[in-house]
Amino acid sequence: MIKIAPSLLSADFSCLKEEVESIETAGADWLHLDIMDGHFVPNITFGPLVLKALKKHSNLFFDTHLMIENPDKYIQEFVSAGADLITVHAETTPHLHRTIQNIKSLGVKAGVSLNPSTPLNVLEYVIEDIDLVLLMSVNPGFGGQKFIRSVVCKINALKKLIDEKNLNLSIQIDGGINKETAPLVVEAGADVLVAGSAIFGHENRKKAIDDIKKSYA
Ligand SMILES: O=C(CO)[C@@H](O)[C@H](O)COP(=O)(O)O
Ligand SMILES: [Co+2]
Repeated sequence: MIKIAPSLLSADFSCLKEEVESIETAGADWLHLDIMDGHFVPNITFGPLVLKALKKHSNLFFDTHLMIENPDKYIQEFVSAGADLITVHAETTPHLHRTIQNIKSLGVKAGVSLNPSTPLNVLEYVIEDIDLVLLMSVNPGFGGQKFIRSVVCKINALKKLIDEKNLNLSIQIDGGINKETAPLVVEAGADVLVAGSAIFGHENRKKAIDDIKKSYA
């Protein structure tokens, strides 16, 4: 089953509660929450207080994508606020193994994200400890960017590795996903698709989600 995770980054920030409700009733599987600090990425979004406020109004799985330096400092706060999965960028932590253990010790799922230019081999000694790999298909920081096609080969290679090791691990793709690019990444082995502008950019969220689902069916 392929999961669709709309990214709140492209929502109308003046009415976040209604925006989350709109994608929940439209059939979204997860809610993707982009946390940006203005240091690791050149943009600033929101923090745990926003998660906490939205969690009261949603039953969606809170998929929390941390694009922040020194993630260990904030993991506990995001878990307390309602994160169900915490994904950290391998580029932001010198002690990736420790960071993963920190996330798991708090009882939530752990993911590792890689920028488009970061090779898969940084996962070699942690891949058996995580629940999800997030491959960025844009350079992180903004919604509405163009899909970077070289990620398709990267997905194929990661899928091969997962099958060889017989691991139960999700492959999430984030950036430039729409009804044209979704079939390419699903065909390569992705099973969680993040889509911001392709869903929140449309008035009819149900049609936007259905169009993506139909594109790879
Ligand atoms: O993490 C990020 C960007 O850094 C994403 O989650 C974007 O929010 C995806 O937006 P679209 O490319 O789908 O518009
Ligand atoms: Co994201």
